[in-house]
Amino acid sequence: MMSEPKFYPCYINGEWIGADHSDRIQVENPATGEVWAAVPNCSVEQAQQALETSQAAQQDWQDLPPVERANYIYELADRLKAEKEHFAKLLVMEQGKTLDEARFEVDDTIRYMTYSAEAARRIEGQIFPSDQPNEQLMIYKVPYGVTVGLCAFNYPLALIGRKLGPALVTGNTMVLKPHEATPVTASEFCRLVDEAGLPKGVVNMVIGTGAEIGAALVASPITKLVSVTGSIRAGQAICASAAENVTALSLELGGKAPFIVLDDADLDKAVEAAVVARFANCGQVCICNEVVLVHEKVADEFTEKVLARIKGIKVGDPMKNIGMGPSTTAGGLARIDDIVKKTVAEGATLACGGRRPEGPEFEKGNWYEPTVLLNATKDSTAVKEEIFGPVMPIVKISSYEEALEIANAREDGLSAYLWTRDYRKFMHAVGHLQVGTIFINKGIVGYIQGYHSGHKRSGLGGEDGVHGIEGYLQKRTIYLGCQ
Ligand SMILES: NC(=O)C1=CN([C@@H]2O[C@H](COP(=O)(O)OP(=O)(O)OC[C@H]3O[C@@H](n4cnc5c(N)ncnc54)[C@H](O)[C@@H]3O)[C@@H](O)[C@H]2O)C=CC1
Ligand SMILES: O=C(O)[C@@H](O)[C@@H]1OC[C@H](O)[C@H]1O
Repeated sequence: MMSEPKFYPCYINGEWIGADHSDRIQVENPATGEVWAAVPNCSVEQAQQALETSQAAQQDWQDLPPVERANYIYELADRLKAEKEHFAKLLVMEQGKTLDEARFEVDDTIRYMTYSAEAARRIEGQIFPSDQPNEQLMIYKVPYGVTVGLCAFNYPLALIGRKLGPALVTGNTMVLKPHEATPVTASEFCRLVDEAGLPKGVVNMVIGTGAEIGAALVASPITKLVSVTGSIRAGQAICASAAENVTALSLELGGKAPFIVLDDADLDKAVEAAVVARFANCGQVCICNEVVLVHEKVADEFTEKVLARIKGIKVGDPMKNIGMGPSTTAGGLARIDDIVKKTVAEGATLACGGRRPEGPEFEKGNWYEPTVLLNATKDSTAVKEEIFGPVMPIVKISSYEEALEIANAREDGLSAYLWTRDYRKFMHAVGHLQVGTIFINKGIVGYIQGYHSGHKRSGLGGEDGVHGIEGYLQKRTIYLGCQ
């Protein structure tokens, strides 16, 4: 017998909202298809209320010394640490990543919060000499005010930490909107906000679709900065809507990272990195290896090794940490399957996967086998479109220059991988590969002190590190005369 889905509320002005809502969003477990949780489908009025509350709380929050704001953030991080296992399990249930991946996500969230809190004593302005005697010219850094954080489904908790930590330490308040498919950890995170005693209204959280609630948050004149992690399509709609009030934007959008392997690469290391960077989180990381561009001289050996390595990837219950979990949404899975079918129809060969795994445990839920497509070309659907799933198209190239041309022909430019021992080629890439992040002879792991940003259609602004913190501050110039 199925149990009643557990209800998780929204959070506005320190109050729990939505228990009386008949309009609810059902949350499915991607591994089983079971509806296990429900959340309120907020109204536009509630989104507006969250913004007004955020606005009312903002100046007092800004007026606190940054170290006092940081203390709240440390407290939140400590509480998250104490409940790491609880949050990790919720992530598995709502998003489908394995328990170990979920534990890593909780740690990542703690890192984002702690790093932000540490920045409290480094919010620095500048003093310049004046052109007149007895005057000062000072540039202060001030918060934007009310900010909105719109999160993607692939890292429901880490993306909250990545946005909220920097927003709060710099004196902004924030209205969060998780993805409607993965809203549970956001609700539980707000429980921590409540227990940590943050002033009412500093953090608010509403749930609803992007088209309705996300759009209302973006369009409001109260909102002074929107930070969104999501698709290019959503980013474009948000840009258009933000134009009316000239709202500041930080857009972390989709990409299609090429994984370039040249003929002098350390093949074993490149294979391992290529596989991890494709199948981690079931292929749902924005900086995932979306297409392998491998030199024809080493392509067969590389492919053989990749296929052998993939045979070792087990698919199964993410809570049991068996191996790869399911895709988060049924819609995402249908899209992945469609891309594979189109690519095969265009002439590529399926070397493995391309279907739902067999067995009773895979009959429900969003399962897909690890898939490799050979003989793909630069014009294949799987090479052109972002897959965001466990599918690796492999394209043979004849030179570094050809790989560069394929990569740079794209309209997006989030990240890329380059495997070569030739320093002239990787130094060339630094100046010519049109993406925000290049991993050279390295796998998918980035660090918080770096900067995560997309070039071209992959985004505006960015997150992490000193530049990420800076993104939540605007400048105010003061001319101090002594008349
Ligand atoms: N560059 C980066 O840091 C990352 C980018 N992504 C990208 O995100 C995509 C997958 O994530 P999804 O959750 O499916 O993205 P999505 O674009 O569907 O949604 C992202 C968030 O924006 C909201 N939203 C959507 N349309 C909106 C609109 N018109 N106005 C206001 N809000 C709106 C959604 O409700 C959600 O909260 C992929 O393309 C992936 O590459 C994912 C993770 C990181
Ligand atoms: O943006 C991504 O998908 C990654 O940068 C991912 O997002 C939050 C996690 O901490 C990162 O690994």
